[in-house]
Amino acid sequence: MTNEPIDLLISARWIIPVIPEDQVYEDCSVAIDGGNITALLPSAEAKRKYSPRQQVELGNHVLIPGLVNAHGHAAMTLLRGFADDYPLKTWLEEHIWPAEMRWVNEEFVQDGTELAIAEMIRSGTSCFSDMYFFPESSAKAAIQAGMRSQIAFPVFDFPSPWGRGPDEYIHKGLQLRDDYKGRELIRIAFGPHAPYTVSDEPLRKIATYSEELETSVQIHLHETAEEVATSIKQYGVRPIQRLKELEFFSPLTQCVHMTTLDDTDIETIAAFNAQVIHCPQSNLKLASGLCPTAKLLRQGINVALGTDGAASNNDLDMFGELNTATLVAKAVAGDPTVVDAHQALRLATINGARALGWADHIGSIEPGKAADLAAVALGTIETEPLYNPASQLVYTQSGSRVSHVWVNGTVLMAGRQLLTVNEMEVLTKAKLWRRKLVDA
Ligand SMILES: CSC[C@H]1O[C@@H](n2cnc3c(O)ncnc32)[C@H](O)[C@@H]1O
Ligand SMILES: [Zn+2]
Repeated sequence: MTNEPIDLLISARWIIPVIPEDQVYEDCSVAIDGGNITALLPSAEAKRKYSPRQQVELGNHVLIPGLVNAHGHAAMTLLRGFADDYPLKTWLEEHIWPAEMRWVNEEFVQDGTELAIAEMIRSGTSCFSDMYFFPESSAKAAIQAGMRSQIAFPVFDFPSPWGRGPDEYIHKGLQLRDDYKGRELIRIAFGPHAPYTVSDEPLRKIATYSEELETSVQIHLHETAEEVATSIKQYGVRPIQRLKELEFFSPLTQCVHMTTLDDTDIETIAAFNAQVIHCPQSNLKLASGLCPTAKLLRQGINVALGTDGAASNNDLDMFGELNTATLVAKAVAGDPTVVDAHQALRLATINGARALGWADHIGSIEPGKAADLAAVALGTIETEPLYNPASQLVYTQSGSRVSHVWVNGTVLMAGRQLLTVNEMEVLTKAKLWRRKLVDA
């Protein structure tokens, strides 16, 4: 009997497939061919059945789907620690926007996004969503590094280094969408910044384009109580109600933050099957507000996770984010049973994939899906004794123990060595940007 040839066989002490839910498989292997998962089976059987061109043995590791960072501003790594400890409005208007107006250009975005990608891979992320100026530079950096990405191009009422106003932002963004059409690892989405920076007409236009082109829309929404109060003053209604009246919501709408929600807000999001992307660390650091994760999940709403930018987090470690998400969810619900370890992993994997419209391809370890995977070392001082690998992943610090990451079956990091990003070059450029900003 001849063994079946495949590209890659990964064997691990534990595998958490995410779907089916709440499962931990022991001594199993994932067979990968042509970038896709073809089987998940006991290692002993896999070794009899396959003749892999490459084999990876992960003793004492847990293999999981690669994490999905569903919201961020990658190039803001270059502003990490630049303006800490302010509330959102002061942070944006007095610190971040003036710095962006002065410094952001193609090179800034390329260098900052490369730094972000290196950090995300090192902490187990295989897919990220970005919303930033010069999205063509973020797209280029993501493709070069072999990362899967959704690139949401920005839309504002006001000018920025990337555009003069809504029409130009949309025009340039749609051109970018054409440029990347049919590419497997990248999707272009609309990124209207927020209800308080984009007026009715462009929001309506974006909703129409989204429906016609079947293209996702990501927007910051209900980030603070102040945003809600200002909307009531200016428009007579809460931001979610305003967007509903503009026929903005659909399953393609990705609502980022979602604090300060009343029951009507939640009913609206549930009725339109819109996506929620929760960024707990950014919300805590800016004291923006709290997202009622458990309540939203109970209403059948898909909740995914994002780090937000490194200037308001200040890291891009999705393990840190899912840890914070479970703790905050318990505190907000006043109930320690909500958002358990497996649910927290779902928020950062399959729910992220659903939010980005990518659930047919990624978010779980299932035959037919792309081989987007991450391996985390266990058996360390911090993770023994081990009763439950899911618990160790979620409730201890796992980001720095990620050993391998694959996207579409291609290895991006092995034994913590980055293989598609030049670590030294990225560090040198980050230091040069700091010098420039400090010397100005
Ligand atoms: C559309 S380009 C992105 C734009 O958003 C700014 N930004 C970063 N973090 C936040 C946040 O938490 N709320 C609102 N806006 C944010 C970023 O600095 C860019 O200007
Ligand atoms: Zn954001």
